[in-house]
Amino acid sequence: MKVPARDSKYSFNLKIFKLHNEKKSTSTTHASLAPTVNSPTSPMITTKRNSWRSSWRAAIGVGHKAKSVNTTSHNNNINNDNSNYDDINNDILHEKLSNESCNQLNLNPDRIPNIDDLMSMPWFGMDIGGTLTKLVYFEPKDITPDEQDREAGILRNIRRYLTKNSAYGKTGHRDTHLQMDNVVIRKRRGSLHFIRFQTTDMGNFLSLAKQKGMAELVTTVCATGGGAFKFEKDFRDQVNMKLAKFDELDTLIKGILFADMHNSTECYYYENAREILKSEKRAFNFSQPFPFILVNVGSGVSILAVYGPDNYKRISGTSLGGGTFLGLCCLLTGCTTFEEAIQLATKGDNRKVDKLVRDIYGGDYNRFGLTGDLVASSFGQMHMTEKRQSVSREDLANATLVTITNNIGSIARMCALNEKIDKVVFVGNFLRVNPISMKLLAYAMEFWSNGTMKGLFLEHEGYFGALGCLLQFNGELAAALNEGLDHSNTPSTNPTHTTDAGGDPSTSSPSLTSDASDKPNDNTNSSSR
Ligand SMILES: Nc1ncnc2c1ncn2[C@@H]1O[C@H](COP(=O)(O)OP(=O)(O)O)[C@@H](O)[C@H]1O
Ligand SMILES: CC(C)(COP(=O)(O)O)[C@@H](O)C(=O)NCCC(=O)O
Repeated sequence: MKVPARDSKYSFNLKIFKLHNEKKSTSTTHASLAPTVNSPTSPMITTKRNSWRSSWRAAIGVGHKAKSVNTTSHNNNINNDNSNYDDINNDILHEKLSNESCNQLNLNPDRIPNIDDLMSMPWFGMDIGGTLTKLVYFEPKDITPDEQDREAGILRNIRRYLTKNSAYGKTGHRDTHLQMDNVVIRKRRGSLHFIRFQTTDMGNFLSLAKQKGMAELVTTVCATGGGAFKFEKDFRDQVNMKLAKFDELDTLIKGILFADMHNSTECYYYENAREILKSEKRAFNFSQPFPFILVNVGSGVSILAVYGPDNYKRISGTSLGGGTFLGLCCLLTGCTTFEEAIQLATKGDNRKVDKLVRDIYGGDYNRFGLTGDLVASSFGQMHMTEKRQSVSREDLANATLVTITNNIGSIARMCALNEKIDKVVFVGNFLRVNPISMKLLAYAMEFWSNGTMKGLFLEHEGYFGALGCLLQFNGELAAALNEGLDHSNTPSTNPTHTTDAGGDPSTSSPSLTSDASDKPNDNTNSSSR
């Protein structure tokens, strides 16, 4: 994988970090997590702890993770481990495809799909989000001459169109630096391409798909995200495609686990997070991931507690997310793109916009460990005419970014505290080209927990839902085969199965954040597996 030195491209304005100094908080209001794995609140680490990886990997028919820095084909070392998968023949697959999965595929259960229907190329996973649509495309690299002869012209054209270009239409981009080579999925070796476009461009995407003859090739596309529901009719009417819909949080987790298995540097943290000037990106060994808090910062924010590959709950969320940052920034600065908003923010200073503790106290508020540099009130100076007149667009963008980021960090930390989990993984495209937020989040996790919590980040930021979706047919198979999966890490007080309490209006809070964490819902999630 070609990972860019994003910090150098978007040079990081350190001024904003003056709002917190290096001093350790003595605040009694910020309780810390029990730090050690031996703590009674921490799940036991057993020798079996990692057995989910081999079971899951084998069941979805993927190769071992290449423990190399780069996943490009020349130096990748993916082991084509098809041991279990080799034993799985079409008959078993048919047997495992229950009526339930047919419902998900929107297929008539009487007509069990043929294995060729499910696995025929091209393989796509699509996540149609509130702002961006993410498309992950598997390009087979092991095409035999015979297969090449038989490869339909349309399929070849699509492959070439997607892999030879890096820009499509008005808003389409292929993130070439994220490309994963030499990946084995369903016994096929190839590359994963990561493409995104604005969801508002869906009409153009459908026209293009029609123009490229997609409708003649792909009858069913695996899709997730709200748009899989919203645009289902458009896909059917305009390009004669069915959407096999999958839940976005299920696929998100599947995508994360898959990406981490295939890329040893997928997960990273910031070393010296508390000393922002020195904080540096470092690879984090995420091979024992569970449990972890997952914060998906897309248009809005979903927060999950993840206990196993098939065991999570949605514990909270907030509507103040990436969409809020972009929307407010456009309103306040007149910028028109996310990239522009981030560039403005990089040059601005939130302290000219926010009211700090020292603006109120004249210094620190020592009794509760609130240093003078801390933001007391976001945008708190903007009611004063002269202050409003002296701030720049850059300052406003920076203050907007800091406000949204700190709020997310604060909610995430409370969730981690509540669940007694010390790893907090942040994903979603809000973090794209956005080291300011990542460093702020890393700082916030570490500082406010007195070092007991860690903020973690993943290279493929916003693509995990689409990636998990691409794998999902196999995912169903994996779930069916993994009934005896080791869940020994799961604390007994937590639900054994997936739930999305936040999606249930009856459990949603009418306030800004909906927090259902105190009402664990132990509904068995059988709908998608
Ligand atoms: N090119 C972009 N265009 C618009 N928003 C972007 C872009 N890059 C990053 N973002 C940020 O990512 C957010 C969307 O994140 P994403 O994870 O794709 O969520 P969703 O699934 O809701 O679209 C936007 O609200 C914005 O903050
Ligand atoms: C509704 C969503 C799951 C949609 O996902 P998104 O497209 O934002 O990634 C998400 O925006 C969300 O969880 N919003 C916060 C809702 C709340 O808990 O207040």
